[in-house]
Amino acid sequence: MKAGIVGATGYGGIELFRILNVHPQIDDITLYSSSQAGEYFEDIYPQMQRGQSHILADVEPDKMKEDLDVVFLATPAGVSIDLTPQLQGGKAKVIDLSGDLRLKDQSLYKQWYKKEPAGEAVLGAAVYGLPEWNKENIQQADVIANPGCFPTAALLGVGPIIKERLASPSSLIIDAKSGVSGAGKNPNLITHFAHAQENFQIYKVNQHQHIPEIEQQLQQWDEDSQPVTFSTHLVPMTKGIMATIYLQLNEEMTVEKLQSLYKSYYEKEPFVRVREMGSFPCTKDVYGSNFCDIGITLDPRTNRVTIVSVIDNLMKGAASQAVQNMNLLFQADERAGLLTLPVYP
Ligand SMILES: NC(=O)C1=CN([C@@H]2O[C@H](COP(=O)(O)OP(=O)(O)OC[C@H]3O[C@@H](n4cnc5c(N)ncnc54)[C@H](OP(=O)(O)O)[C@@H]3O)[C@@H](O)[C@H]2O)C=CC1
Ligand SMILES: CC(=O)N[C@@H](CCC(=O)OP(=O)(O)O)C(=O)O
Repeated sequence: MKAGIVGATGYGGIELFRILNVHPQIDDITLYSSSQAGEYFEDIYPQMQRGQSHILADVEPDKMKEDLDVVFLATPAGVSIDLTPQLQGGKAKVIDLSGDLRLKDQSLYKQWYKKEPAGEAVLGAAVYGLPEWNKENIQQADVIANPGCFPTAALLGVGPIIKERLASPSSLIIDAKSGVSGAGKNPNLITHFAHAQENFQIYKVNQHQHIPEIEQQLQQWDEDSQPVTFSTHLVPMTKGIMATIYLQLNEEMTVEKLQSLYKSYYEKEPFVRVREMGSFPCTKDVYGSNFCDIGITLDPRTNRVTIVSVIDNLMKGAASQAVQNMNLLFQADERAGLLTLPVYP
């Protein structure tokens, strides 16, 4: 299969290249750049040298949609809105890593991303690519809206409880933390080393663009779902997300029952690992892998559940989840190219 990566010089693009390079179904990778076309990718990132070098190509949608089987868009918000419609109608399937195609309600995109939304046709074609919860739709799709990093961790963490209506959605609090690479390759005042190191900061309080994405999925699981409290913090580490989630149970329940609910929901999912009772994952447990690790407990004094969900933001939160979606789109083994264990320590 032939794959193309737009935004290959960015953090998500580099991860895609690293994974696709050793993917058993990928024979050819073309890398695209809007600012460095004509340069060698391996000159910019010598650590990515492996055999044949890659000249960065101009983005030419008419050619790409016929030449390629799959195009990954690892580009900033706003790019895919115009690019995806130009890539539709040919041979290539499109997997968009940005937030452009995730929100079905155009007014929500406008409100939270402060940009003009994608058109109805492309939004109608885009399938939300959270494989553990939407496999059948993904397999039929031509366009995938790859989930955001925080929503991936949060939704995999709360899914079983919300789906089973065991807790009041209005009690849901998601307290999330991310490494700095979540903000992409260009530093700003907050992500600059001098500010971020030895620091810990909350940001986008009640204004994070992933709030409507999380709420959209919760609404699908439970139409009575309410707005959620979702906070994000910047941690002085390179990669990793931890979502610590709190929920009030509707009725009394044992922790053993909760544990077995999670185990049974995810037992057939190759990339969600539910911890044994009393064990909680940390971000290094999934570093460089496509795993989401989940730990769960219940405080009998408050009847409140605590769920800890961790992912690598650039892997299960972006690039490797996009490849998992590609595997499903092409009816390949969902695990193809993704079986590496986490890098530790
Ligand atoms: N970082 C993360 O953990 C996650 C990121 N995402 C989303 O994935 C997308 C990529 O993120 P990330 O890789 O971190 O971002 P980066 O900023 O690291 O890279 C984005 C790349 O997009 C390219 N680009 C910029 N402008 C344009 C344009 N107008 N047209 C085409 N390409 C353009 C640039 O490459 P060039 O100049 O060579 O074209 C750049 O290298 C973003 O939408 C992000 O929000 C989603 C989940 C997690
Ligand atoms: C640390 C950090 O800044 N992380 C980014 C993650 C952005 C992202 O993943 O963007 P989209 O899902 O909207 O494409 C943030 O919180 O905005």
